[in-house]
Amino acid sequence: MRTAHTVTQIRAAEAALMATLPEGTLMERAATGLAVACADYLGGTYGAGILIIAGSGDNGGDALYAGARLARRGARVDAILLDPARAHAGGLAALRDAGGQVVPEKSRADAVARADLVLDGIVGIGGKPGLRPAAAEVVALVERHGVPVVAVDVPSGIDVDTGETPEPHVRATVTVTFGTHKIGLLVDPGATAAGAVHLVDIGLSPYLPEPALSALQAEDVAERLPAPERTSQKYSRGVLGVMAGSTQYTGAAVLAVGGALAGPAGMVRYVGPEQPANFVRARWPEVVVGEGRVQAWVVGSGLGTEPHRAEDVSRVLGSGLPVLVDADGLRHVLGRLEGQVLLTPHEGELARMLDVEREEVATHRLRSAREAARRWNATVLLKGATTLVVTPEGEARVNTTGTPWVGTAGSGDVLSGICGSLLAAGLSPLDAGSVGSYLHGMAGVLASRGGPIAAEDIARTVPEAYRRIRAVAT
Ligand SMILES: NC(=O)C1=CN([C@@H]2O[C@H](COP(=O)(O)OP(=O)(O)OC[C@H]3O[C@@H](n4cnc5c(N)ncnc54)[C@H](OP(=O)(O)O)[C@@H]3O)[C@@H](O)[C@H]2O)[C@@H](O)CC1
Ligand SMILES: [K+]
Repeated sequence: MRTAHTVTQIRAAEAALMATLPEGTLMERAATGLAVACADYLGGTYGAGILIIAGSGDNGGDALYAGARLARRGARVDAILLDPARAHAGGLAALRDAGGQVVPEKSRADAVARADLVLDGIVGIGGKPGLRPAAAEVVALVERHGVPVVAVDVPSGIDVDTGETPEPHVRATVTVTFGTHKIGLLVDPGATAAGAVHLVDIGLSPYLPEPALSALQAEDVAERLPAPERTSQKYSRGVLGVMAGSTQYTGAAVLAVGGALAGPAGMVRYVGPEQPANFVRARWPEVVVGEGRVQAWVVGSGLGTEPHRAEDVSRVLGSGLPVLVDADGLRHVLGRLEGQVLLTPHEGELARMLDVEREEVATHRLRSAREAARRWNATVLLKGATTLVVTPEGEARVNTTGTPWVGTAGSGDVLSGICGSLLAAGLSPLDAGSVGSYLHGMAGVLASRGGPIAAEDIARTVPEAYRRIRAVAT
């Protein structure tokens, strides 16, 4: 499990760990890990031009100490000190001893122009979101020259605890983070600003509490993936009812069922109007059309907005069975819900539910998902490049698999089918949502291999993703 903690949690763990160690040990560990990551990125240090942007806190200290190590290994290291009088004294002395240079204010543009790599040591977990003018000016220069940035601990300027990114902020190629992940490195838009995240172990783990956010890894997914036993049959593996599609939107029915068939449940029943039912039958002869016993429901994709569909949604929600509500079905989710319910909106749908602008949800993804989970008393899966799954009790997971090619028409319908199948097989809404999005993203990557895909390709590739993940466990 990849885990992330809040700044308050990290500060407490850091204090407990520091009390057991000689002063400076943690910064030394951080700086060593950072220097190694920079050398790896550059493919060697000899002759490389490294520019440090150092703020006045310990984040700048990490960057300066790492710079000293890189200078000793043959790099040409320059440092821009944003607040020279308050620069980290020990780090600065170490850098100077190793041959590093402080860049005079008038030469900053030249220093940026000749850098191969920038180390963003402006602020870390002690920073307020956004950047002060002096920092913003240097960051703008770096962007203008297109120099790759390694962010120290976090890309400066992001809101570390939420992943929100009030402008300006640093956009990193790699973020080298210490001790544990920060929430803002895993949740968008912060996750995008962080680039590839590399975690350096500084010995913090034994002092960390339950994480505020986690991300399943292949072995965690493998543990949760249902698989039939020798005596299993289709009913005991779980039957999923899919109520999706309408005369107008027939494709949603076919795709949601396609996703459902790719999951672990033993059988899929389709319930819907004649026209989509005929398409489903023709495309998926293994599906039983019509009502019958099921262990979970998927309702919503392509239902349309006709008033009688509201009754369908309430009937399913009143069944006492686990229910996934998607797309048009979300319009009919009104009061507080009971039982195991997974709501799967994209940003626009969640904005409509919360009666706010889409932009508001896009910039405050975690907060919006948490708010909806509390308000509807249901687990909420907010789709996006970093899909979030949040329970009403506040447990939160983020999905890290996928490719931008997965953002294609019908992709969400397929996801609803996969997650529904996992619900029918007995997973909780939290596990069904997070395992389902992991499978969906991984299937997208395997199907795409860097090229465009259609939603059907994702469904078709889920069994391959399933096999690969199960292979991790054996
Ligand atoms: N935790 C750990 O286990 C370990 C932590 N370590 C490292 O320590 C880092 C935390 O260091 P930290 O506490 O000194 O704070 P830090 O992030 O440098 O920022 C504070 C400074 O920034 C300034 N400032 C604030 N906002 C700003 C803005 N928007 N734009 C510009 N400036 C802004 C603020 O100025 P002030 O408000 O005081 O004027 C103050 O000077 C952590 O991220 C990690 O790198 C590792 O060494 C070892 C293990
Ligand atoms: K930073």
